[in-house]
Amino acid sequence: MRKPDGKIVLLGDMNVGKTSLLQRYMERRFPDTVSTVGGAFYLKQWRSYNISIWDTAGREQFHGLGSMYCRGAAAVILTYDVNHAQSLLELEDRFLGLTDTASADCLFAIVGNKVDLSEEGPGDGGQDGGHGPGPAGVGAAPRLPKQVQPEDAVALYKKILKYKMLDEKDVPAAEQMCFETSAKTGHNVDLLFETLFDMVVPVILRQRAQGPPQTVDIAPCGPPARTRSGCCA
Ligand SMILES: Nc1nc2c(ncn2[C@@H]2O[C@H](COP(=O)(O)OP(=O)(O)OP(=O)(O)O)[C@@H](O)[C@H]2O)c(=O)[nH]1
Ligand SMILES: [Mg+2]
Repeated sequence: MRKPDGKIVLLGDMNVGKTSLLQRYMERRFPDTVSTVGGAFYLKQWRSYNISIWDTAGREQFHGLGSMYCRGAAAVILTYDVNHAQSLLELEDRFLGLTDTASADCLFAIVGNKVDLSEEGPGDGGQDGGHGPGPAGVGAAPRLPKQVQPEDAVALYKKILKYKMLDEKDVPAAEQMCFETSAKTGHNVDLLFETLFDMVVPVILRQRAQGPPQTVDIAPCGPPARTRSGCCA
């Protein structure tokens, strides 16, 4: 297997829909999920580049792993649930610090998922020819008042720039990097991932020019001292 050229990591609280977004994009479906344990990745070929996309666990007990997954990341997708205000606050309080290990020019996308559930959001089978199970209202879950507005995500994006000491003029505009999605209907899911793929290509090229990649090499490095397996113990 060819080594990935770049890495994108999904972070966010449990239940916001990280696994569902990734499965919607990679497998074109919305299957039942179980809460993620540890992390897992998909490989996506984009043009001539191999990009790994890492799904992480939102559960508190796996929190310590987050910064390891972010090491050398070219982009991080900070995911929240538009119907659950706390999930946006958690991004700043609990997840942003995990990105300290990411690439110096790491891109940040902020993604409000589950818009299909909110009163103002697109329904099943929404605007983009989504892949939902049927028309809105037929067997659909009751709509909820939306708790997080796009401006709140833009405000978080600006806080991230401050935290990273980045100048707004050197990075993509907030409006370009904040998305509202539905893993259920497919709303904006392709747009999210493909916008990011296009943006990480220059990051990958810069990383290459700067020398050896900082990504974690999971192959055993050096002779194991008295251990019999390739495990990282
Ligand atoms: N209606 C609706 N439900 C969604 C959407 N995305 C995910 N869900 C549901 O939300 C629940 C959690 O989704 P997951 O994708 O497992 O969430 P997660 O962020 O990966 O959670 P952890 O792995 O625990 O961190 C599941 O029941 C999904 O079916 C969405 O866009 N709309
Ligand atoms: Mg998951």
